[in-house]
Amino acid sequence: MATATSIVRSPAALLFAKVTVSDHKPTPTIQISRFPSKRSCFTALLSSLHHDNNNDDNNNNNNNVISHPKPLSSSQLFNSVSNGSRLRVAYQGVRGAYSEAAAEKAYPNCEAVPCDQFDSAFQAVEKWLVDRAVLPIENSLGGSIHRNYDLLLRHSLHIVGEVKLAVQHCLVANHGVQLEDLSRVLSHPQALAQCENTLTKIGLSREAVDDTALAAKHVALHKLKDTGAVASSSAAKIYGLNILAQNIQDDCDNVTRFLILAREPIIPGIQNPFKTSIVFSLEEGPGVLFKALAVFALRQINLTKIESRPLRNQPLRAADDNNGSKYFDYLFYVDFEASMAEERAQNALRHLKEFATFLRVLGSYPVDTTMM
Ligand SMILES: O=C(O)C(=O)C[C@]1(C(=O)O)C=C[C@@H](O)C=C1
Repeated sequence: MATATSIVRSPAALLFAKVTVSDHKPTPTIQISRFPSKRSCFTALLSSLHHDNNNDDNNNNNNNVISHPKPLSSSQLFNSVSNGSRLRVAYQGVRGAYSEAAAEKAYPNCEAVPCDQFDSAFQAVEKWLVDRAVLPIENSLGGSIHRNYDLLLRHSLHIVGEVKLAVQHCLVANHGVQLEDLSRVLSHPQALAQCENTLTKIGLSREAVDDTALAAKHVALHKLKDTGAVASSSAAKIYGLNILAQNIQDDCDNVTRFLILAREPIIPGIQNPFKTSIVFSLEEGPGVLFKALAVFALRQINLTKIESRPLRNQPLRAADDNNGSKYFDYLFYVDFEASMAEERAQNALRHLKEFATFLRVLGSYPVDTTMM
C-alpha cells in the first residue's frame, strides 16, 4: 500500500490534522495522537488556539460579555453549517464501513470523515475538526458497544440524534477464490458475532480487526487466497472483491443503532417523538435501582434501554457491615421515551436527583422512526 503521512489544513475549522493518505481513498483518515509528548503541529496549533480562546475569554470578560455554548437549532441538525459549507461528520473505520453509511443516512450530503478509533471521532468533534460524529451504540444481535458508552461519559459531547441502519453482511474474497479455499475470515468483532452461526457452519477461524471495511481492504491489498472478510457489499465494490455469500448474519433483521454527537445540545422539541439518554449512579442498598426506575414508571414514561457499566474510578465499594466483602459499583445508562421539554421528564429527573449520587443528561433528541 502506498501510504504517505502529511499535514493537511481543514478550511472550515482552520485546524491541522495528521492524516494518513492511502492510494485507495482520497479522504484522509483522522488519527489523533495519544502521545502529546510528541508535540505535533496538530497539538501545537491546538494549544495556540486554546491560548486564543483564553484571550477571547479575557476580552469577553473585559467587555463584560458572558459567552455560553449555543444550542443547535433543528435546522442546523441537517446538512450544512452556518457558512453554507457541507457538514463534516466523523465516523470510525475506513471507506465502506457501516458507520460511513450511517453518517450518510444521518446527513445525506455530508462529508464523511474516517477516524481510526472511536476516541479519535470524539476528539475530532471536540477539537472542531468536524461538526458531528456518528458512532455505533448497540446492535439487535450483538448487543451494546460498551466502549462508546464509556467514551460518552469521558467526553462532554451531546447526543443530538440517532440513526438506525439495517446491516446486511457479505462474505467477500479476492476474485478466483472459492468458499472451500478459505480457512480464515477477518472482520469487526461485532460483525463476527452477528454471523456467529453461519461462520461456525462454514468452519472458518475468525480474526478481529478495527472495522469491516478494513478487513476487506486488508484481504484485497495483500491478495490473500485463504482469507475472506465479513463486510458490506459497498466495501466489496470499493476494494474490488468478489461476494461469495450475501446476508450471512444470523437473523435477517440485523439493525445497528448509531448516536449522532455534537459539541452543543439541541433544543428539545415536543412535536415529534423524542428520546432522552441519561447516565446515573446510585448508593448501594435494597431496591435502590427499583426506586430509580420507578421515577419513570410513575409518570408513564417508557424506557427503551438500560445498560450498566462499572464505575471505573471507583469500581469496588466496601460493604456497610464491615465484614470485608466488597460490592461492584455501577453507572446506569437509561434511554427513555420523552423530551426534556416535557414536564413529566423534568419531574422524573428532579425525583431521581433526590437519591442518585450522580446524574448527567447525555441528550434529548428525535427518535429515528425510519425502521419502525
Ligand atoms: O465495522 C464497521 O463497518 C462498523 O461500522 C462498525 C460496526 C460496529 O461497531 O458495530 C457497525 C455496524 C455493524 O454492527 C458492525 C460493525
